[in-house]
Amino acid sequence: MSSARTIRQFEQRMAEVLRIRPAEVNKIFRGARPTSIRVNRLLDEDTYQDTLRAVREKAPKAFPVDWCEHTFLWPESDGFEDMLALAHEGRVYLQNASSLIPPVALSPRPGDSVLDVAAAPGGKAFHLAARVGNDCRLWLNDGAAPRARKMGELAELYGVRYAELTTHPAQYIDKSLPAESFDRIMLDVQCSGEGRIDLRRPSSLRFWSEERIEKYKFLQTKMISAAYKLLRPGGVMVYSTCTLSPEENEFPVSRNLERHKDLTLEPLDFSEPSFLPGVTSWRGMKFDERLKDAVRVAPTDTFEGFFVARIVKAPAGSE
Ligand SMILES: C[S@@+](CC[C@H](N)C(=O)[O-])C[C@H]1O[C@@H](n2cnc3c(N)ncnc32)[C@H](O)[C@@H]1O
Repeated sequence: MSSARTIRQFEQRMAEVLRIRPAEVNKIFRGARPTSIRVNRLLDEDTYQDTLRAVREKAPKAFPVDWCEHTFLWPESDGFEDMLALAHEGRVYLQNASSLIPPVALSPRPGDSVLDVAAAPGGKAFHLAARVGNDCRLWLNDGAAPRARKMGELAELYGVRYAELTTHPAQYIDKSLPAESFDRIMLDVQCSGEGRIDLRRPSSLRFWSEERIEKYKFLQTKMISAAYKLLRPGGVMVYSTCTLSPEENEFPVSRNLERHKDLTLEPLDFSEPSFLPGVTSWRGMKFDERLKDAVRVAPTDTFEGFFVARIVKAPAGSE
Protein backbone atom coordinates (compact mmCIF):
# COMPACT_ATOMS: atom_id res chain seq x y z
CA MET A 1 0.00 0.00 0.00
CA SER A 2 1.29 3.51 -0.76
CA SER A 3 1.73 5.99 2.03
CA ALA A 4 -0.12 9.29 2.18
CA ARG A 5 3.28 10.92 1.69
CA THR A 6 3.86 9.12 -1.64
CA ILE A 7 0.41 10.12 -2.86
CA ARG A 8 1.11 13.72 -1.92
CA GLN A 9 4.48 13.65 -3.66
CA PHE A 10 2.91 12.21 -6.81
CA GLU A 11 0.12 14.80 -6.83
CA GLN A 12 2.57 17.65 -6.34
CA ARG A 13 4.89 16.43 -9.06
CA MET A 14 2.08 15.89 -11.58
CA ALA A 15 0.58 19.27 -10.75
CA GLU A 16 3.96 20.84 -11.48
CA VAL A 17 4.47 18.86 -14.71
CA LEU A 18 0.97 19.53 -16.03
CA ARG A 19 0.72 23.04 -14.57
CA ILE A 20 -2.52 22.34 -12.73
CA ARG A 21 -3.54 22.38 -9.07
CA PRO A 22 -2.76 19.25 -6.96
CA ALA A 23 -6.52 18.80 -6.34
CA GLU A 24 -7.07 18.45 -10.10
CA VAL A 25 -4.51 15.64 -10.34
CA ASN A 26 -6.92 13.39 -8.47
CA LYS A 27 -9.62 13.96 -11.12
CA ILE A 28 -7.31 13.25 -14.04
CA PHE A 29 -5.51 10.13 -12.84
CA ARG A 30 -8.46 7.79 -12.85
CA GLY A 31 -6.82 4.82 -14.44
CA ALA A 32 -5.92 3.20 -17.71
CA ARG A 33 -8.47 1.65 -20.03
CA PRO A 34 -8.12 0.31 -23.53
CA THR A 35 -9.41 3.29 -25.47
CA SER A 36 -8.62 2.30 -29.00
CA ILE A 37 -9.41 -0.58 -31.31
CA ARG A 38 -6.89 -1.36 -34.05
CA VAL A 39 -8.31 -3.70 -36.65
CA ASN A 40 -5.63 -6.18 -37.71
CA ARG A 41 -4.86 -5.98 -41.44
CA LEU A 42 -2.47 -8.91 -41.41
CA LEU A 43 -5.18 -11.59 -41.53
CA ASP A 44 -6.98 -12.32 -44.82
CA GLU A 45 -9.17 -9.68 -46.53
CA ASP A 46 -12.51 -11.41 -45.71
CA THR A 47 -11.59 -11.56 -42.01
CA TYR A 48 -10.57 -7.91 -42.10
CA GLN A 49 -13.88 -6.80 -43.69
CA ASP A 50 -15.86 -9.01 -41.33
CA THR A 51 -14.01 -7.53 -38.31
CA LEU A 52 -14.65 -3.97 -39.52
CA ARG A 53 -18.38 -4.76 -39.73
CA ALA A 54 -18.32 -6.30 -36.23
CA VAL A 55 -16.61 -3.21 -34.75
CA ARG A 56 -19.18 -0.88 -36.36
CA GLU A 57 -22.11 -2.99 -35.15
CA LYS A 58 -20.94 -3.97 -31.66
CA ALA A 59 -19.00 -0.84 -30.67
CA PRO A 60 -21.01 1.85 -32.49
CA LYS A 61 -19.60 4.67 -30.33
CA ALA A 62 -16.05 3.98 -31.52
CA PHE A 63 -14.98 6.42 -34.26
CA PRO A 64 -12.10 6.36 -36.78
CA VAL A 65 -8.78 8.01 -35.93
CA ASP A 66 -7.93 10.36 -38.78
CA TRP A 67 -4.14 10.01 -38.36
CA CYS A 68 -4.02 6.21 -37.95
CA GLU A 69 -5.49 3.81 -40.51
CA HIS A 70 -7.74 0.88 -39.52
CA THR A 71 -8.10 2.27 -36.01
CA PHE A 72 -10.94 3.62 -33.86
CA LEU A 73 -10.91 5.80 -30.75
CA TRP A 74 -13.14 4.18 -28.15
CA PRO A 75 -13.58 6.39 -25.08
CA GLU A 76 -16.80 4.68 -23.96
CA SER A 77 -15.52 1.10 -24.43
CA ASP A 78 -19.00 0.03 -25.60
CA GLY A 79 -19.31 -3.60 -26.70
CA PHE A 80 -16.29 -4.45 -24.54
CA GLU A 81 -16.94 -8.21 -24.31
CA ASP A 82 -17.40 -8.50 -28.09
CA MET A 83 -14.18 -6.59 -28.72
CA LEU A 84 -12.34 -8.77 -26.22
CA ALA A 85 -13.52 -11.88 -28.07
CA LEU A 86 -12.17 -10.42 -31.34
CA ALA A 87 -8.86 -9.65 -29.60
CA HIS A 88 -8.55 -13.28 -28.48
CA GLU A 89 -8.75 -14.26 -32.16
CA GLY A 90 -6.06 -11.73 -33.17
CA ARG A 91 -8.61 -9.74 -35.21
CA VAL A 92 -8.32 -6.52 -33.20
CA TYR A 93 -5.66 -5.15 -30.84
CA LEU A 94 -7.05 -3.25 -27.84
CA GLN A 95 -4.76 -0.71 -26.23
CA ASN A 96 -4.70 2.80 -24.92
CA ALA A 97 -4.90 5.35 -27.73
CA SER A 98 -1.54 6.87 -26.73
CA SER A 99 0.15 3.64 -27.79
CA LEU A 100 -0.92 4.31 -31.38
CA ILE A 101 1.30 7.39 -31.56
CA PRO A 102 4.84 5.86 -31.60
CA PRO A 103 4.33 3.47 -34.56
CA VAL A 104 2.69 6.23 -36.62
CA ALA A 105 5.57 8.57 -35.67
CA LEU A 106 8.14 5.93 -36.66
CA SER A 107 6.46 5.47 -40.08
CA PRO A 108 8.31 2.40 -41.38
CA ARG A 109 8.58 2.06 -45.18
CA PRO A 110 8.13 -1.19 -47.11
CA GLY A 111 11.39 -3.12 -47.13
CA ASP A 112 12.83 -1.36 -44.05
CA SER A 113 14.92 -3.10 -41.46
CA VAL A 114 13.05 -2.42 -38.19
CA LEU A 115 14.13 -3.06 -34.59
CA ASP A 116 11.83 -2.90 -31.56
CA VAL A 117 14.17 -2.80 -28.57
CA ALA A 118 11.64 -3.30 -25.73
CA ALA A 119 8.83 -4.90 -27.68
CA ALA A 120 6.77 -7.10 -25.33
CA PRO A 121 3.83 -7.68 -25.22
CA GLY A 122 4.05 -6.53 -28.85
CA GLY A 123 1.41 -3.83 -29.36
CA LYS A 124 3.66 -1.34 -31.11
CA ALA A 125 5.76 -3.91 -32.99
CA PHE A 126 2.65 -5.61 -34.39
CA HIS A 127 1.28 -2.24 -35.41
CA LEU A 128 4.57 -1.49 -37.24
CA ALA A 129 4.32 -4.81 -39.10
CA ALA A 130 0.70 -4.09 -40.03
CA ARG A 131 1.59 -0.64 -41.40
CA VAL A 132 3.79 -2.22 -44.08
CA GLY A 133 1.80 -5.45 -44.55
CA ASN A 134 4.67 -7.48 -43.04
CA ASP A 135 7.00 -6.12 -45.75
CA CYS A 136 9.91 -5.34 -43.40
CA ARG A 137 12.73 -7.19 -41.68
CA LEU A 138 11.36 -7.03 -38.13
CA TRP A 139 13.69 -7.73 -35.21
CA LEU A 140 11.86 -8.12 -31.90
CA ASN A 141 13.77 -7.75 -28.64
CA ASP A 142 12.72 -7.62 -25.00
CA GLY A 143 14.95 -7.93 -21.94
CA ALA A 144 12.46 -10.19 -20.11
CA ALA A 145 12.65 -13.69 -21.58
CA PRO A 146 9.18 -14.93 -20.47
CA ARG A 147 7.56 -11.78 -21.92
CA ALA A 148 9.53 -12.24 -25.14
CA ARG A 149 8.34 -15.85 -25.43
CA LYS A 150 4.71 -14.84 -24.94
CA MET A 151 5.17 -12.11 -27.58
CA GLY A 152 6.35 -14.78 -30.04
CA GLU A 153 3.08 -16.68 -29.51
CA LEU A 154 1.02 -13.51 -29.91
CA ALA A 155 2.88 -12.63 -33.12
CA GLU A 156 1.63 -15.89 -34.59
CA LEU A 157 -1.96 -15.13 -33.50
CA TYR A 158 -1.77 -11.67 -35.14
CA GLY A 159 -0.13 -12.97 -38.34
CA VAL A 160 3.05 -10.92 -37.68
CA ARG A 161 6.18 -12.16 -39.49
CA TYR A 162 9.42 -11.42 -37.69
CA ALA A 163 13.01 -12.20 -38.56
CA GLU A 164 14.52 -12.47 -35.07
CA LEU A 165 13.37 -12.62 -31.46
CA THR A 166 16.03 -11.82 -28.85
CA THR A 167 16.29 -10.92 -25.15
CA HIS A 168 19.25 -8.51 -24.94
CA PRO A 169 19.32 -5.78 -22.27
CA ALA A 170 18.53 -2.58 -24.18
CA GLN A 171 21.29 -0.56 -22.50
CA TYR A 172 23.95 -2.87 -24.03
CA ILE A 173 22.15 -3.88 -27.23
CA ASP A 174 24.87 -2.26 -29.35
CA LYS A 175 27.25 -5.01 -28.16
CA SER A 176 25.02 -7.76 -29.58
CA LEU A 177 23.52 -6.46 -32.84
CA PRO A 178 25.30 -5.19 -35.97
CA ALA A 179 26.13 -1.45 -36.00
CA GLU A 180 24.15 0.90 -38.26
CA SER A 181 21.92 -1.89 -39.54
CA PHE A 182 18.39 -0.58 -38.89
CA ASP A 183 16.33 2.00 -40.81
CA ARG A 184 13.79 2.34 -38.01
CA ILE A 185 14.13 1.71 -34.27
CA MET A 186 11.31 1.70 -31.71
CA LEU A 187 12.45 2.46 -28.19
CA ASP A 188 9.33 2.26 -26.03
CA VAL A 189 11.12 1.78 -22.75
CA GLN A 190 10.54 0.68 -19.20
CA CYS A 191 9.57 3.73 -17.12
CA SER A 192 7.85 4.78 -13.91
CA GLY A 193 4.46 4.49 -15.67
CA GLU A 194 2.95 7.72 -14.33
CA GLY A 195 0.52 7.88 -17.25
CA ARG A 196 -1.10 4.69 -15.98
CA ILE A 197 -1.41 5.54 -12.29
CA ASP A 198 -4.97 5.10 -11.01
CA LEU A 199 -5.51 7.15 -7.84
CA ARG A 200 -8.74 5.26 -7.18
CA ARG A 201 -6.37 2.38 -6.36
CA PRO A 202 -3.48 3.91 -4.39
CA SER A 203 -1.69 0.54 -4.61
CA SER A 204 -0.95 1.46 -8.24
CA LEU A 205 1.65 3.83 -6.74
CA ARG A 206 3.51 1.06 -4.92
CA PHE A 207 6.38 1.00 -7.43
CA TRP A 208 6.48 4.78 -7.89
CA SER A 209 9.08 6.92 -6.14
CA GLU A 210 11.29 9.89 -6.96
CA GLU A 211 14.35 7.64 -6.37
CA ARG A 212 13.10 5.23 -9.03
CA ILE A 213 12.64 8.09 -11.49
CA GLU A 214 16.29 9.09 -10.90
CA LYS A 215 17.42 5.50 -11.51
CA TYR A 216 15.42 5.17 -14.73
CA LYS A 217 16.71 8.41 -16.20
CA PHE A 218 20.29 7.09 -16.47
CA LEU A 219 19.18 3.70 -17.78
CA GLN A 220 17.00 5.36 -20.42
CA THR A 221 19.86 7.67 -21.46
CA LYS A 222 22.06 4.59 -22.01
CA MET A 223 19.30 2.81 -23.95
CA ILE A 224 18.99 5.69 -26.44
CA SER A 225 22.78 5.83 -26.79
CA ALA A 226 23.02 2.08 -27.49
CA ALA A 227 20.16 2.25 -30.03
CA TYR A 228 21.83 5.24 -31.72
CA LYS A 229 24.77 3.01 -32.67
CA LEU A 230 22.44 0.55 -34.41
CA LEU A 231 20.63 3.21 -36.45
CA ARG A 232 21.64 3.73 -40.08
CA PRO A 233 22.54 7.26 -41.20
CA GLY A 234 19.27 8.81 -42.40
CA GLY A 235 17.34 6.43 -40.11
CA VAL A 236 14.63 7.27 -37.57
CA MET A 237 14.26 6.24 -33.94
CA VAL A 238 11.18 6.88 -31.79
CA TYR A 239 11.68 7.20 -28.04
CA SER A 240 8.50 6.86 -26.00
CA THR A 241 7.35 6.29 -22.43
CA CYS A 242 4.02 6.13 -20.62
CA THR A 243 5.33 8.53 -18.01
CA LEU A 244 5.33 12.30 -17.55
CA SER A 245 8.39 13.21 -15.48
CA PRO A 246 10.89 15.22 -17.59
CA GLU A 247 13.77 13.26 -15.98
CA GLU A 248 12.62 10.18 -17.95
CA ASN A 249 11.66 11.99 -21.14
CA GLU A 250 13.31 15.28 -22.08
CA PHE A 251 16.44 14.50 -20.00
CA PRO A 252 17.57 11.28 -21.81
CA VAL A 253 16.69 12.70 -25.24
CA SER A 254 18.46 16.00 -24.55
CA ARG A 255 21.63 14.27 -23.29
CA ASN A 256 21.75 12.18 -26.47
CA LEU A 257 21.23 15.23 -28.72
CA GLU A 258 24.21 16.84 -26.95
CA ARG A 259 26.36 13.72 -27.22
CA HIS A 260 25.57 12.70 -30.82
CA LYS A 261 25.74 15.76 -33.06
CA ASP A 262 24.20 13.94 -36.05
CA LEU A 263 20.90 13.49 -34.18
CA THR A 264 18.01 15.90 -34.30
CA LEU A 265 14.29 15.91 -33.51
CA GLU A 266 11.47 16.12 -36.04
CA PRO A 267 7.96 17.26 -35.12
CA LEU A 268 5.12 14.79 -35.62
CA ASP A 269 2.87 15.56 -38.59
CA PHE A 270 -0.37 14.75 -36.75
CA SER A 271 -1.92 16.06 -33.57
CA GLU A 272 -4.70 15.89 -30.98
CA PRO A 273 -5.85 18.59 -28.55
CA SER A 274 -4.08 16.76 -25.71
CA PHE A 275 -0.64 16.85 -27.44
CA LEU A 276 1.65 19.42 -25.78
CA PRO A 277 5.24 20.37 -26.70
CA GLY A 278 8.15 18.94 -24.72
CA VAL A 279 9.61 21.19 -22.01
CA THR A 280 13.06 22.81 -22.18
CA SER A 281 13.65 23.22 -18.45
CA TRP A 282 12.59 21.45 -15.26
CA ARG A 283 13.56 21.88 -11.60
CA GLY A 284 16.86 23.61 -12.42
CA MET A 285 17.74 21.42 -15.42
CA LYS A 286 18.05 22.83 -18.94
CA PHE A 287 17.22 20.75 -22.00
CA ASP A 288 18.01 21.20 -25.70
CA GLU A 289 15.63 23.75 -27.27
CA ARG A 290 14.70 21.18 -29.93
CA LEU A 291 12.77 19.27 -27.24
CA LYS A 292 9.87 21.58 -28.10
CA ASP A 293 9.38 19.28 -31.11
CA ALA A 294 8.69 16.28 -28.87
CA VAL A 295 5.12 15.47 -27.81
CA ARG A 296 3.97 15.22 -24.26
CA VAL A 297 0.42 13.78 -24.09
CA ALA A 298 -1.70 15.15 -21.23
CA PRO A 299 -3.99 12.48 -19.70
CA THR A 300 -7.64 12.62 -20.89
CA ASP A 301 -10.55 10.17 -21.01
CA THR A 302 -9.03 8.71 -24.17
CA PHE A 303 -5.27 9.26 -23.96
CA GLU A 304 -2.99 8.13 -21.15
CA GLY A 305 -0.12 10.39 -20.13
CA PHE A 306 2.67 9.70 -22.65
CA PHE A 307 5.82 11.10 -24.24
CA VAL A 308 7.00 10.63 -27.82
CA ALA A 309 10.12 11.97 -29.57
CA ARG A 310 10.92 11.31 -33.24
CA ILE A 311 14.73 11.31 -33.44
CA VAL A 312 16.45 11.40 -36.82
CA LYS A 313 20.09 10.56 -37.65
CA ALA A 314 21.60 12.73 -40.38
CA PRO A 315 22.25 10.97 -43.71
CA ALA A 316 25.84 9.95 -44.45
CA GLY A 317 27.99 12.77 -45.82
CA SER A 318 25.83 15.60 -44.47
CA GLU A 319 27.37 18.33 -42.29
C1 LIG B 1 6.67 -0.24 -21.85
S1 LIG B 1 7.00 -1.93 -21.99
C2 LIG B 1 7.02 -2.15 -23.73
C3 LIG B 1 5.65 -2.22 -24.36
C4 LIG B 1 5.73 -2.63 -25.82
N1 LIG B 1 6.58 -1.72 -26.57
C5 LIG B 1 4.36 -2.69 -26.46
O1 LIG B 1 3.97 -1.73 -27.13
O2 LIG B 1 3.68 -3.70 -26.32
C6 LIG B 1 8.70 -2.01 -21.62
C7 LIG B 1 9.33 -3.36 -21.88
O3 LIG B 1 10.73 -3.22 -21.59
C8 LIG B 1 11.19 -4.46 -21.13
N2 LIG B 1 12.45 -4.17 -20.42
C9 LIG B 1 12.64 -3.75 -19.14
N3 LIG B 1 13.94 -3.53 -18.90
C10 LIG B 1 14.59 -3.81 -20.06
C11 LIG B 1 15.95 -3.76 -20.45
N4 LIG B 1 16.90 -3.37 -19.61
N5 LIG B 1 16.25 -4.12 -21.72
C12 LIG B 1 15.29 -4.49 -22.59
N6 LIG B 1 13.99 -4.55 -22.27
C13 LIG B 1 13.64 -4.21 -21.03
C14 LIG B 1 10.08 -4.99 -20.27
O4 LIG B 1 10.15 -6.39 -20.19
C15 LIG B 1 8.83 -4.49 -21.01
O5 LIG B 1 8.31 -5.50 -21.82
